[in-house]
Amino acid sequence: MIAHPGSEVRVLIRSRPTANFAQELIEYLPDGQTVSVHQRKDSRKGVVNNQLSSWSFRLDGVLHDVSQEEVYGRVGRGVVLGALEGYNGTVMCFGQTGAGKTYTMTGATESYKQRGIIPRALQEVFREVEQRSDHAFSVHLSFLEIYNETLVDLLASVRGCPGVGPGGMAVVEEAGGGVSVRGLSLHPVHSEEAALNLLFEGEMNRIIGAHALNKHSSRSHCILTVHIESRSRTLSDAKYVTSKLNLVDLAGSERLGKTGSGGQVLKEAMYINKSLSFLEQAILALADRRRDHIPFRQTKLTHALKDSLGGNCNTVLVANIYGEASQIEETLSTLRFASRMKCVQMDPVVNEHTDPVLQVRKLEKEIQLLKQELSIHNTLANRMGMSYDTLSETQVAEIQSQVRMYLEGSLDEINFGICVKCCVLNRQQEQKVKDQLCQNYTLVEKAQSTAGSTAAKVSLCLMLGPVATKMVLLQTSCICQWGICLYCLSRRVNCKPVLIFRNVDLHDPQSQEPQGPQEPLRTEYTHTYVPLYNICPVYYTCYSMHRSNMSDLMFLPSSSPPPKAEAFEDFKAERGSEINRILKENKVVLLERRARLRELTEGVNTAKREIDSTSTALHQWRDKRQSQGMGAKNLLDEAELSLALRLRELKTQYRQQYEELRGTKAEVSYCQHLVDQCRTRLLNEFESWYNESFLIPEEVQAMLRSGGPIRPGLVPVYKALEEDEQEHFERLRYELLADSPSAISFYNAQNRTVQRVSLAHTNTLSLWGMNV
Ligand SMILES: Nc1ncnc2c1ncn2[C@@H]1O[C@H](COP(=O)(O)OP(=O)(O)OP(=O)(O)O)[C@@H](O)[C@H]1O
Repeated sequence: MIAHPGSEVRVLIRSRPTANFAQELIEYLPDGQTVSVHQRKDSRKGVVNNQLSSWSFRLDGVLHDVSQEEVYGRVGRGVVLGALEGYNGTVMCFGQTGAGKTYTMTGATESYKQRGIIPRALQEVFREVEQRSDHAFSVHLSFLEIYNETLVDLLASVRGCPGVGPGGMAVVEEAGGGVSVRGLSLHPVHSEEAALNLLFEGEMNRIIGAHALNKHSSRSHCILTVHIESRSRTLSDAKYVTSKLNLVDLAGSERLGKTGSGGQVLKEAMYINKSLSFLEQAILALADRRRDHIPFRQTKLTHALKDSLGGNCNTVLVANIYGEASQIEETLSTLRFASRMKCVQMDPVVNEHTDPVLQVRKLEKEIQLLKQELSIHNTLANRMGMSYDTLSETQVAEIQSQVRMYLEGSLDEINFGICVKCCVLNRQQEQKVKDQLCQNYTLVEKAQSTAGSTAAKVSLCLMLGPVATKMVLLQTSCICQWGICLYCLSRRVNCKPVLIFRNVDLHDPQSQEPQGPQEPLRTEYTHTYVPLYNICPVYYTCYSMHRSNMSDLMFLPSSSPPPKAEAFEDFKAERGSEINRILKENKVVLLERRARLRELTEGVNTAKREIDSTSTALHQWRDKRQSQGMGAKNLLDEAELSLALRLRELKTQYRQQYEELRGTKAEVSYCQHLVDQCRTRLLNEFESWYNESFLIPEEVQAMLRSGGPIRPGLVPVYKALEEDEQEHFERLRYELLADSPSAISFYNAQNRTVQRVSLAHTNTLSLWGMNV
């Protein structure tokens, strides 16, 4: 929902669930929008009659006992959709410490169901990006932390991050009233999973402290910003829109006495309270329409939020409260802030820009067209002696000769002036290419193909490069059953490939030209197969060409998609090499730890047996002494002493070994966990790579089914991987997850975070000289 210009900031209350909810003091009215608060007059302030004071706050909604999903639906969705349309948006949580701000914004990172507004927003952004194929989106993320008045880049630890320049980080004003943070890294993201990775990475870097009201209290303000740029693919327009979606988790205000803070935590609390009180002042000024100066620059927080609080922004505030009687003063103060925020006006407008390069290109095209039109007018006005009548035989012959020379390569450009009978020419060119192709290859029009035969279903909609070189390209490139490998193509012919499809737009994978309505081609030149089946009825594969290094064009037998087992080997060697390497390393560590565990178990068992036998021997000796009345009752003889000492020594050994055994067991299960995660990851990436590269549409599958016994997709991956029990379990878990595909990115990103932590952990152990 996008706010109308002049409407106020939306404010909703969310209360943290508690068994001690102060029903007599806090009342949610049935309209779902009003909260009444009653407070006993404080006897310490001289009033002793125990009277109640009451306040009523009417806001935009009360979120009491509601799921994370509903919170996202009522708070975040509208702002996110607005951002995709080009409106700036801000979702911000405010409230006392421990009231549930982080839970609302980020949620529980270990549970998909309890994920908060930020992961849901990222999911929605990429879901929409995928669906709105008529627009090309570019999405970047930045993650800023403000800790004790210092700006911190939470994503500075990400690989390849440029790092902060010499001037350090600073909030800077931009032309047009916006602000940005100099030195804050901006990360391009192409998928939900990549975005979640960054979120989890940043969350791990946040500064968290513990105090009496919250064991995991965020000691800083955090702003995750999603920068979105969108350009229409259908309109060759120089216009594009941008937006910033700010997701803000403020540190909690706290009464120092209550949190029992001291030392560093006290210092942090003072900074937090100070910046929040400046935020209140800024909000007060914004809410007062007569004020023309807003004190944004008083703290880093207000300065960084300058363009996110009302104004050209779709802003929603969640006021988090903790409804226990002991927190009533903080609840009141949060509600007062919320109702002030509600008076702040918004004026959101779409951030539209014009791309100067495209604009120039567009104008050049227009000039070209105008020139051509002029030429027609000149001709019509008999100013140039040109004719646009039906072409004479000589003219047609001239054109045909140019086309022939062009195809042979002896002419670089065909110059027919303006679009003379271009349809005829196209058909002639097409026929020409077709004829030449037919000399070398069997070309079967799609309609004429018989079931079971997938060879060469070419309807000549595929051409490569400029027409003059296309024959060469066709003969040397990897055009195969499943697609074209752009990598091989560009390597072999040493030129930029251009694909031309009949009935679809011209598509140059390296340019920003608008693309056709079909699936966009990939420009990643590392054995990337471009699926063509969505675009035209050409089905080839170059898979076996890679394997046999054949250089000539060859059509493969009909049922030759790569078996999964083979493809998996290739995948492990190339695209999946990194994760495979980590998997192998983790397996080595796991094996070592398991071996050590076996040794220790044997040691512990032996020690136990020895303890038992020594203890029995000792008892027997004592019994014997007693029965024979040997020696003084409280004195040990030499044999008994030696047995007792041995027993003590064995018990000490046993305890030590048992401790080590326990530690090693924990390590084994941790390593096992890592191995499982890597394996899942490897399988998952392989599956999507395989599907992307080789998956074939229904109609072709039907044709293949009538062929031989091996079919793509029918070789279970676990066979290819010689699945053991653990793997089988993991696969089943994964299949279950597949029922809720939207959770996969979340868990993948989470796994990756765990993996990073574990790698750091392993490195630390190695530093300590441990053989892990
Ligand atoms: N709606 C809720 N449902 C379940 N648990 C919640 C909810 N709100 C908060 N909690 C729990 O309350 C605790 C405190 O919440 P959280 O850390 O989000 O508070 P906070 O306002 O961010 O605190 P601080 O400002 O100190 O960081 C957490 O353990 C969180 O899981």
